[in-house]
Amino acid sequence: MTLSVAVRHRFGAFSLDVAFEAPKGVTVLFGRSGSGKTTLVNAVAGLLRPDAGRVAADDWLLFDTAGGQWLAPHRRRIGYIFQEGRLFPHLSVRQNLAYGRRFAPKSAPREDPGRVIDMLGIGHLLDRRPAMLSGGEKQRVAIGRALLSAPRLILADEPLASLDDQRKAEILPYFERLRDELAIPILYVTHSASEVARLATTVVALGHGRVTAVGTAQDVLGDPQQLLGIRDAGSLLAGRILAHHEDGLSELATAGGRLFLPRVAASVGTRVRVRIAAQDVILSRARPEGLSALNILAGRIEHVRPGQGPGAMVAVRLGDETLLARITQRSAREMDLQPGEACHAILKTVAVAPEDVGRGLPEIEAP
Ligand SMILES: Nc1ncnc2c1ncn2[C@@H]1O[C@H](COP(=O)(O)OP(=O)(O)OP(=O)(O)O)[C@@H](O)[C@H]1O
Repeated sequence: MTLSVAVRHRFGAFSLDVAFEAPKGVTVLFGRSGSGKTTLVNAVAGLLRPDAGRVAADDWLLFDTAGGQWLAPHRRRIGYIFQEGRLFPHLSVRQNLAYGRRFAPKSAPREDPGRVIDMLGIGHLLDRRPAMLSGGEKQRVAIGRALLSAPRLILADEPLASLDDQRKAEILPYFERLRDELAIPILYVTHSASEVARLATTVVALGHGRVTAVGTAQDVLGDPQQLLGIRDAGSLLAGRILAHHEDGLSELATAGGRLFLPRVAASVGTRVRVRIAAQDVILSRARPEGLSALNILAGRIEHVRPGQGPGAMVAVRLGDETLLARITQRSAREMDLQPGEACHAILKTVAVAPEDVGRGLPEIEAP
């Protein structure tokens, strides 16, 4: 099922005018503060009546201003996951989960509560009230409540923004599972590049109320124009876990060769995608020797793009993938980097954090 979204709305000097399609999987709405993400989400949810627009999927119409159709918010069959969980404080986890079913029609396909509880690992929390849960546990219950409401769409509005890094790392795998196992679209709002890298099937980048880019996570994270800061620029490499070694390293096969990373929490054979920040990559024309870095990937220069400051972004082709390296324009000149020429990309193992390694997208083949 693909959701078609078209919304126009004006608040004084700010105007929102966007249109895009959200297929099955996670469509990340990515943009800086004030770009219009919440306004858009509120229109889809029915909390805001936009000046004009239409949101629909197949035979399911949420609203169509031209046709005068407007479905009340509680009849939209949307599962919400908000920043702060928003569980009912006076209800137990079990009752919060059951609440989700209340507005679903009897005929709606029902997720098995036992399966959802198992998947989210919340079976031992069922009799607790929300006040007795950690932030990460609350978010897992909120995901469960959304799933059990038999939704046709999931709206996640910065669901990790109030969690610390450890809790974020705890929740991200659950969103990966939703992405890969649900047949419905998920609209996921964030301004975090690492959540884009981990979760996005598609990214809709927003700026000043307009769509500035639509593409894969790789496309958007590789385009400094779309990012909140140049430090977010990077690339995603598909890999497969070959071995876990006794010294705490995991070994992966990638298009550019073997990659050693700090222990990846997934079994041998698992397909993963690894985010590599462009600023962590060093380039060398010759294959370096006697270097502490374990990862030396062989490739060819695709292009060199000077930035606005002293930096340049170099794209290195590794098999059918592209790795970005951010170096200075001075180095690019001195190395005389030209498209088509062989070069080596060097990456410190410890530069890749656990949250940079996620489950591979089902449709992308790992080497
Ligand atoms: N009810 C309102 N009345 C007037 N202006 C509003 C209203 N709601 C939002 N705006 C304005 O619309 C613009 C977009 O706001 P919106 O909250 O959609 O952005 P956002 O991308 O979600 O930002 P953030 O990441 O900070 O939540 C902003 O300039 C904001 O000031």
